[in-house]
Amino acid sequence: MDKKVFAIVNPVSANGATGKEWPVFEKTIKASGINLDYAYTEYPMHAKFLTQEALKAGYKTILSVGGDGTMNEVLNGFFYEGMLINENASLSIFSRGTGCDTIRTIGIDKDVDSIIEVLKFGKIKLVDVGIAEFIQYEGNTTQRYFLNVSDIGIGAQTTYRVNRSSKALKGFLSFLIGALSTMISYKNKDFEITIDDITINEKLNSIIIANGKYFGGGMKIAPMADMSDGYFDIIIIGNISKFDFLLNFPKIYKGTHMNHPKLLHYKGKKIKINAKQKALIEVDGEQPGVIEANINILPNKLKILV
Ligand SMILES: Nc1ncnc2c1ncn2[C@@H]1O[C@H](COP(=O)(O)OP(=O)(O)OP(=O)(O)O)[C@@H](O)[C@H]1O
Repeated sequence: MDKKVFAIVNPVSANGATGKEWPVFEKTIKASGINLDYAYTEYPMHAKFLTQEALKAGYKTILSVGGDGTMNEVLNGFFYEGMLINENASLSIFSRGTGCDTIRTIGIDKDVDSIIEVLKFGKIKLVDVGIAEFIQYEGNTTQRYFLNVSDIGIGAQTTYRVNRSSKALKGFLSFLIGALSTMISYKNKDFEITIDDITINEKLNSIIIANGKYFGGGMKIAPMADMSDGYFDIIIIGNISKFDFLLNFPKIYKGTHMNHPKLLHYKGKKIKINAKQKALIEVDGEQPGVIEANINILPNKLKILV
């Protein structure tokens, strides 16, 4: 096999378990005959730089080893100045985080044998990529690519809380506790949203812009989402009361929430969001800033291994 794989390994993901387990995974992957090189990430956003370097050096398969945050940084490293560095390169995901929401839609397992199978015999699938423009905490406008979900409102507020606490309880419990604690203090906001040519001006809870189906450590927020259909599925949680939210919250895990009268669903390619109050944005499980945001889809942009 002449295909060389470059792994970007985030040793602090999954509360440090990835760093401890990687030497064994490395041996197992190499023993299967895969030609593997790797680098550890040393600081936030390092994975983006390492990916750019690996692609420029000619590697065509990049393996993200970490959580959804690492996957997002690796995805961002596929691009340089708005262009894919190599249109023939593909992303493979060895999900070692706490949330693992992206692979739930793609349908890849988390164990090393499944990853070896994907690296050796996996098929290439073209998927849509989202690009979100928003305001960083430092005050400057920036852009970030995403593969899974971007959301504005209670989900982003929960991520802000969860990413600043230990995720030792693993994804499901960390996000469940985070969401319930956030709900107590969260206030619905006056949003102005434009989805292609539709404009909505209303007090709302949240806007979820989904390419994948899951977020928040296993919540099936957009059961209809398809990563290759060229559209976002946009879920708007309306001006719901805390009691109503709490009552219906368990349904989100099963994906049976969509018939709630305060939920709206749109398909769209171009979304602009602003609010009278401060509102946080989440991108693939990271919480990098606030709105105003402009979010666009790049249809069938990226090759992933499935
Ligand atoms: N060496 C490092 N030291 C500190 N932080 C790092 C390092 N390398 C990467 N990071 C940061 O670690 C954060 C968490 O990574 P990641 O999201 O992959 O893991 P996780 O939080 O365990 O998983 P998930 O998002 O799926 O719950 C990212 O924001 C990333 O920028």
